[in-house]
Amino acid sequence: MIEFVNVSKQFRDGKWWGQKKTIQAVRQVSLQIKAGTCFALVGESGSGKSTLGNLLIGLEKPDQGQVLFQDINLHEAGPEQRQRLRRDMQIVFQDPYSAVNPRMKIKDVIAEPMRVHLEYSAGEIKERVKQLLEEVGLSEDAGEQYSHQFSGGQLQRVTIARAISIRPKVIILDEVINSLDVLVQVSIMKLLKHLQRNLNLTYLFICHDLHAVKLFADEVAVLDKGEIVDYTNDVTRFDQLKHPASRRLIEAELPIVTQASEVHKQTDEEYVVTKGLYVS
Ligand SMILES: Nc1ncnc2c1ncn2[C@@H]1O[C@H](COP(=O)(O)OP(=O)(O)OP(=O)(O)O)[C@@H](O)[C@H]1O
Repeated sequence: MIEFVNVSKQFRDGKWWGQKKTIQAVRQVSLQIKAGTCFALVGESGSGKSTLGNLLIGLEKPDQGQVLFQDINLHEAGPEQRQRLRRDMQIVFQDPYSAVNPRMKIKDVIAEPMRVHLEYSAGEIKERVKQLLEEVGLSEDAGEQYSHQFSGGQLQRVTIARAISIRPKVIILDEVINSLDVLVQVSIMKLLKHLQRNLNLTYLFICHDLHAVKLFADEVAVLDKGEIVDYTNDVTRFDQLKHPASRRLIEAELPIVTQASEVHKQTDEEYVVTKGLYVS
């Protein structure tokens, strides 16, 4: 579904002895993401995770290499293909409050992509918004409210409803659970898992929380200073990740990850998130 082929991206930023400083945000990254799977990108802050997400959604252009979506080079696509790609790929960000216009009612927030991309009548949009609210676990009344009337978790459900409204194939989840408290993290992960199965979605899951990755992803790549330094397609075997950057992430999480793996083996439907907390 998605392929990064030797992708590099630099930024020129700030002043360094009178000259602009060059930051190598992504360095010769190659990876493949299969349809219907969840690929996790983990790494310390500044390792290049969000830049890779932005390259995929088209917010950034690579200096070198290619980003392919269903064999189409995203950065050489014509206007029609680009329009189609904008529909097929959606992104959900960490902070739902800054991702939603506070002056818009929630029903209009959710309807926005449909108005841009689909030729639905007003009646069809109204019906679809109702369905979407239900699909993400919100009541119909929620559509009449504004973002400040929602908790972070509820508003993240709204941004997820907006993302799935035009039936994309891929969703980039950029630290979507990081700003939420533990129980809410669990419920959002369960919702995302449910939607992935029902809608056959492909996820690029950007995260630095390894126990979430363990329970949520099919494959994981570790980024360090813009480079992929480790990879596994068995997220139950983090011991296979040997690079010092991976070890630092694992050592920070170890007691919880061990516990999570024990419960994960019991059934697919059980989720452990943190501090021994266990929700099914
Ligand atoms: N638009 C930009 N202009 C200048 N530098 C940038 C820009 N975007 C990212 N960078 C730099 O590129 C590097 C990688 O940033 P990126 O946001 O991709 O990392 P990250 O792994 O997602 O970090 P975090 O987990 O903190 O979000 C960092 O050094 C960052 O400061």
